[in-house]
Amino acid sequence: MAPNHAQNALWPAPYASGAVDATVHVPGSKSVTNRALVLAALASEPGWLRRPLRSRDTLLMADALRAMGVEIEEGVGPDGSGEAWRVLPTGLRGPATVDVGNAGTVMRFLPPVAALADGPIRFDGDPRSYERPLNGVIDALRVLGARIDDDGRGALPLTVHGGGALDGGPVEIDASSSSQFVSALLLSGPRFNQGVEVRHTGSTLPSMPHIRMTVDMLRAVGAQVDTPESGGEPNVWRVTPGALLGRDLTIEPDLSNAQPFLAAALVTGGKVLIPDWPKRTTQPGDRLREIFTEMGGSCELTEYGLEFTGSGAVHGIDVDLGDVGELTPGIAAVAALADSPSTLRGVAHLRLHETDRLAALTKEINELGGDVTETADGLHIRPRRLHGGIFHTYEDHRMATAGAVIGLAVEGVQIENVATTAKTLPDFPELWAGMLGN
Ligand SMILES: O=C(O)C1=C[C@@H](OP(=O)(O)O)[C@@H](O)[C@H](O)C1
Ligand SMILES: C=C(OP(=O)(O)O)C(=O)O
Repeated sequence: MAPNHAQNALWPAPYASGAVDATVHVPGSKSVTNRALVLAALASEPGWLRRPLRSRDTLLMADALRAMGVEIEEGVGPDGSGEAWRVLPTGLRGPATVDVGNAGTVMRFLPPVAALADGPIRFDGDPRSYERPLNGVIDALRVLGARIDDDGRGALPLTVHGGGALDGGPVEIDASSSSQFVSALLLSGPRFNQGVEVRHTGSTLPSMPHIRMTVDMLRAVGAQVDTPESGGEPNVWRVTPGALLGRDLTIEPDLSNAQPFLAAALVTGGKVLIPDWPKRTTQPGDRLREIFTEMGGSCELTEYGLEFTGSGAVHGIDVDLGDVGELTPGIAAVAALADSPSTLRGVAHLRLHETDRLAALTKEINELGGDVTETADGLHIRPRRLHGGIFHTYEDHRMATAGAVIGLAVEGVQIENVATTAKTLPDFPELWAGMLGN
């Protein structure tokens, strides 16, 4: 695909001349919004999502569900306050075409939903979506009774020939390349005739907090889920068949998208307040309180939200990020500005994210004068004095925000295609300028 103008555009990353001191209202969580949309679409009664994230990934999810017959009305909430989506589930039907863009949640969570629809549902997406792993979902759905036409690679593009219902039952998958395989099968599991029992057989399983998010949200709409943590077998999740309730759910701020703003406080020795930081959450971004504290900051969770303060010093870290892989680009950016080396481990699967994130971070930080090497499952980062230059982003929202963090401390960094942040955070440049008081 020939790059368009926006993809070539360069955004001069603002340099911070002093410590930041700001309150940043971070929009809703991508992962919670897209799970809430799927569960509301599968429910037996209408539901509400308040403060949903409106970004490329969540609008693609909403449009895909609409294409399958679900009504999603955008407007104000049930009590007249705040932005909300009302979801009216209907009989799912094809023929329909779903554009997954490059959204892992859309390409993995929706084929099981399509298997429940009456009629064929065609899935297509960005060129990168053809390369991202999907075989775990496709193979499992076939075992559970679905008919799927693909080109034999176990990847997009494909057509799910929905039969209006799916047998379900036990299935083994290797989800070492993406936790979203497990989440996808569990989310639709209550609607399969026999429910579903997912047994993960691979050696590692990334992003466990995201699987917990799936389980918690299923239970919140009335599903019965047995997990390894609730006394079940290791690596086995079981969902009982049953109707799902329509809920009135307020979406938490996206804590992974809070990362660049917290990082700004850390690298400038400043202070950032993120209102509405949840007291209890399954979002992986909550680990930032611990990780960025170890890297030199301090934080306090109050009734107003999370107040994060940088000390002026930034330290390296040796950390396994397997559970919280989506935080890696932002941590790598901070590590490149630290006073000691870092080792980031447990994230080999990032090579198949929006882009090969390990290669992209290595190349882009090194082109600004850094010293990063890839390991089998992560990165070694030895901080060096960096200089300005172009930071390429490979249509990866988290590469763009990582480059912006480096730009706060290094003059003359230009971010290619900052508009790619629209995948999960469309207003990033405005929020960043607002944080800096511009
Ligand atoms: O289920 C989810 O909402 C997600 C799970 C994770 O995927 P992987 O397990 O594929 O890394 C994460 O990286 C992604 O950003 C969102
Ligand atoms: C890996 C990510 O996204 P996706 O949901 O497309 O997998 C991410 O947001 O960092």
